Amino acid sequence: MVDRPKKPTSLNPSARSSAPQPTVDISDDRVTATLPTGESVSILLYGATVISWKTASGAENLWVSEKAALDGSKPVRGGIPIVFPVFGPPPKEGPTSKLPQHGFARSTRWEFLGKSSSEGEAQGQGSGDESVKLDFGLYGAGLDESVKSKWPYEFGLVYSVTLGREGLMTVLNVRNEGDEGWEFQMLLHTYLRIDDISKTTISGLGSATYIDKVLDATTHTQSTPTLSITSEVDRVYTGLKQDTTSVLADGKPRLDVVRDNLEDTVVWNPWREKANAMGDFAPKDGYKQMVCVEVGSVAGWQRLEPGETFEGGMMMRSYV
Ligand SMILES: O=P(O)(O)OC[C@H]1O[C@H](O)[C@H](O)[C@@H](O)[C@@H]1O
Repeated sequence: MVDRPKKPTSLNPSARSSAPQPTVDISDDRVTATLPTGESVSILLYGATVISWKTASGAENLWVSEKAALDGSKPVRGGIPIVFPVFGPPPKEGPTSKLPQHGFARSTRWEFLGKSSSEGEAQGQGSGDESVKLDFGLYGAGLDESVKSKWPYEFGLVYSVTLGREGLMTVLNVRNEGDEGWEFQMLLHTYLRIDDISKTTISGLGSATYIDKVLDATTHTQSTPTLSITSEVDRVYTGLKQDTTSVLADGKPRLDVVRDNLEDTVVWNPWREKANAMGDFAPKDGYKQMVCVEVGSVAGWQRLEPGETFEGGMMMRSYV
């Protein structure tokens, strides 16, 4: 009797089967990944908006309004909406002038491109450094005609969200897929959850210059090493040298936001009146539990010639 060929097995089958794997749950409107150690991330396909990022302790790091629309009817008030290809109200003239505030990426459904895992997990080492990367794509062809007519360029966006034990990494890759050059701005509009704004300070912006959108839209220099928020704040810090902006609670680290290939950071808290004026902002005193630290390239414009790509993003660390 001839021996049957054995089924192929992995190089280290026992380790592979015993090592707990990250789980990825894909539903109609969102993708949720959970590490064996308990960290999790959830991303809505609408806007590829990260709407939850929890650490192993179960602590939520992102603020999402109780009245945020999660059904695709409007951009999510909270989490990490993606701003592209224009930041803020569009300029009166020029290629982005017909677009809505913050562009169309946050109000378009993206495609889930798939997941990949870190080396440690793939080799079944069970080393505890597992991470899972989720990729989302948005292409010119995927836009509604109404949006396309307002910004008719060929582009490809790939947004990668990597959940690891050490934090959450989010990176946007922008590619010009057409035959003419175009310009864009981008920003990750991150709503961070904090316990109490009166005990919160932000460091890493000392001596930096910023445009104060609340005051007079002119340029100022941050004179103190840390920023406390006691009223409405809407500042665009530009050309930052240091990579890390830290959110401190009672002087102790709560969250770090580390920029990657991006020079600008917006700090925003709407405070009482503006929060009140936003129909999808709840609870109304929720401004005490959030602060936006938004990494991006928004002070000027990034230009891409045909075939060129730009990549920028952030790594966030949580201390709870
Ligand atoms: O209400 P949205 O369109 O989501 O914009 C919310 C906020 O985004 C950024 O932080 C801008 O700097 C603010 O000026 C703006 O108010």
